[in-house]
Amino acid sequence: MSRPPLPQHCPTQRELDDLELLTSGAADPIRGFNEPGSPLTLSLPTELLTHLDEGDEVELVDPEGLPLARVSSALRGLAVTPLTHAQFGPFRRLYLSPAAVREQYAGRTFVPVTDLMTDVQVEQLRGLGPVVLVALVGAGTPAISPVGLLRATQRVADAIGAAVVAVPLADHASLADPALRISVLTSYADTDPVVELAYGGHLLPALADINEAERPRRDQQGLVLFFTGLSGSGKSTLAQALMDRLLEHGGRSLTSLDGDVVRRNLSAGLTFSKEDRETNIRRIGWVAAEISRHGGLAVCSPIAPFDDTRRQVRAMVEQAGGAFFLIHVATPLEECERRDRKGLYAKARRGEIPEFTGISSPYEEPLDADVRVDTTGRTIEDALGDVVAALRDAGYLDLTTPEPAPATGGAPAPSLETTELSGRVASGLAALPADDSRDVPAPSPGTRAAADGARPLRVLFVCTANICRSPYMELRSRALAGADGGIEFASAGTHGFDAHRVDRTMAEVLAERGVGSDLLSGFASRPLTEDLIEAADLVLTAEAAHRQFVLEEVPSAFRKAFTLGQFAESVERVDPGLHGAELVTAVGHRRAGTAEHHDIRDPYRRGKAAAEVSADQIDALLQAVLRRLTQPSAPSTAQTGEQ
Ligand SMILES: Nc1ncnc2c1ncn2[C@@H]1O[C@H](COP(=O)(O)OS(=O)(=O)O)[C@@H](OP(=O)(O)O)[C@H]1O
Ligand SMILES: Nc1ncnc2c1ncn2[C@@H]1O[C@H](COP(=O)(O)OP(=O)(O)O)[C@@H](O)[C@H]1O
Repeated sequence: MSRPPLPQHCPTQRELDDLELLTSGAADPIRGFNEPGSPLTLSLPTELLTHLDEGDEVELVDPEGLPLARVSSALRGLAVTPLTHAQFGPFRRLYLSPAAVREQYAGRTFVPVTDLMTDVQVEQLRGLGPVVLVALVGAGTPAISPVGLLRATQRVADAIGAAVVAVPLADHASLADPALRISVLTSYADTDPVVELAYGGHLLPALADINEAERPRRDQQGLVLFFTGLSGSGKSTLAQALMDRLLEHGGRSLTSLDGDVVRRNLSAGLTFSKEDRETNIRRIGWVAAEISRHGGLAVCSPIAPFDDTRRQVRAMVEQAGGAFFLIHVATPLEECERRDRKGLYAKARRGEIPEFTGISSPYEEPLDADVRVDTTGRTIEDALGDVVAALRDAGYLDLTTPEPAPATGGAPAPSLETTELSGRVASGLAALPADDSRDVPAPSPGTRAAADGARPLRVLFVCTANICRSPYMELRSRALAGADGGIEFASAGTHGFDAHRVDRTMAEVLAERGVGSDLLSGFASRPLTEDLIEAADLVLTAEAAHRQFVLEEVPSAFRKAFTLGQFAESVERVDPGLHGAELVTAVGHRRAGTAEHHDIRDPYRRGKAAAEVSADQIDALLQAVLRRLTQPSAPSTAQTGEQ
């Protein structure tokens, strides 16, 4: 009698990485998922959990459906029975078990690697004798993509005669992660030494091409422009007008994924039930993400009424390395119904179309839109102007000029620099270190002094216009850290006004929070320049878009530029004994990724309440950051903070 097939489940990438640690023996003594205190966890849909309760097994499969393991309930969590090892994937041959590594490489020194290496680090490696570079490629751990890290690490290994092993140690954002890291490295090294890479140095010129491919400039990154809104709100009209502008402008490969067109092709046969709409949007998202993976530009214009599905699309695109830009065409229902271009609203009102968005099916307004446009009473050109301006301000595309903008103003333009640079770096490791190489912790003359405390640490805050968020950060930090905190604070704007005062509402909030009128009246806004970035030891931005702008201006600033939220989260990851410049360097090498929740939204012209929300968010982050940045002898910000 044949048994019914086991229920299958495809885990997330993080869970698949954990599974590999469990089945290769790298996580020993942890053997299963969900053991008490272990960060190696697996979450299963409720219906499968019931199945496990009944003593049966669940089969874990990879995204292609290959069965990898079975899990069953056990005393300490979920027991894992391995079935097959993943056989394909780039650099698969480097994914070795601790047993295989012991057999091949016993007696060597083991060095974990999570980022592109610097000249200083390669020199260090040369002094270590026979080395195994352990590339930690699990979800969320490497600073670049796993493949990019392995390609770069292999290149260094070939040049210095080292071996490379790929270990899928993921980041679980858990307090148990550091212990797991040590335990996994020990599984591989056994009694051989494990040596951590030194901080600092210049990025190897031989890796500059990988650096550029992994961290593309914003105007070269794949981009998904996603219009959402009610039927008749103007999505297709605006999307079409925008595409015309893009085509006239040239320079990008463009794909349209219009709601109606998709429904006739990719999604033919789907209904307007919640489930089918979600399938429709996920399909659009999947195609758009693939387009963005290859650097293309996709313009999508479905209704996409559900917040959760839109967020899934954003995640898919970002995972593919693209940027996602959400345009909420917020024309109210009354106006859409008044237009009723296709006569659908009338039919829906008569009950002839079931589940019609806005009438008998919900539309969830996005809270994460990058721009919101109500087309009521406006011309198409005028409404499109809002979208074009938002795209320019975010640094993605400048369609306001007939030709791509010059590299120094507004949004950066494609330049010849990339080609020249890859030509130069093709020369291999023999050429390093070139003194014009892209430096890593940006030790321009004068910034190094900060490390020995000879001069104050220079912190530069950045937002868009330098009249609202960044002045708040600068002036509030000055008040919080005090004059003898050993830090100099400044600010500037990616599109900074020249010599404007602090926005009136924000100035009011600052005054209420104890920032004196002398500080307020002495403030003058200014645009961000390369010199300002170079002179800073630490650049903290309000949003990820500002950080990207900074990196486009000065790519070598990538280890000293963070969003404020990202930096606040990252300081928790490094040795609590580090302060000042040392802390900045350490964070540069162990930074958290930028995440949407890190962004401080622009409260400009949104009223006092919005300014206060941003101010509260900034205050909380500044407390966390200044406490760590100031030298221990300096006055504690935590105490001076609440005046
Ligand atoms: N029940 C119901 N609800 C909403 N819309 C309906 C419905 N039935 C048909 N139509 C027509 O289909 C278009 C919306 O399709 P989408 O694929 O964009 O919708 S969704 O994103 O899957 O919700 C939409 O086109 P647009 O007007 O371009 O938005 C309508 O013309
Ligand atoms: N400022 C505006 N922007 C976009 N569409 C507008 C505007 N003013 C009027 N309209 C009209 O509204 C209708 C919008 O339809 P459409 O673009 O197909 O919407 P959707 O794709 O959201 O269903 C069109 O007939 C368009 O001419």
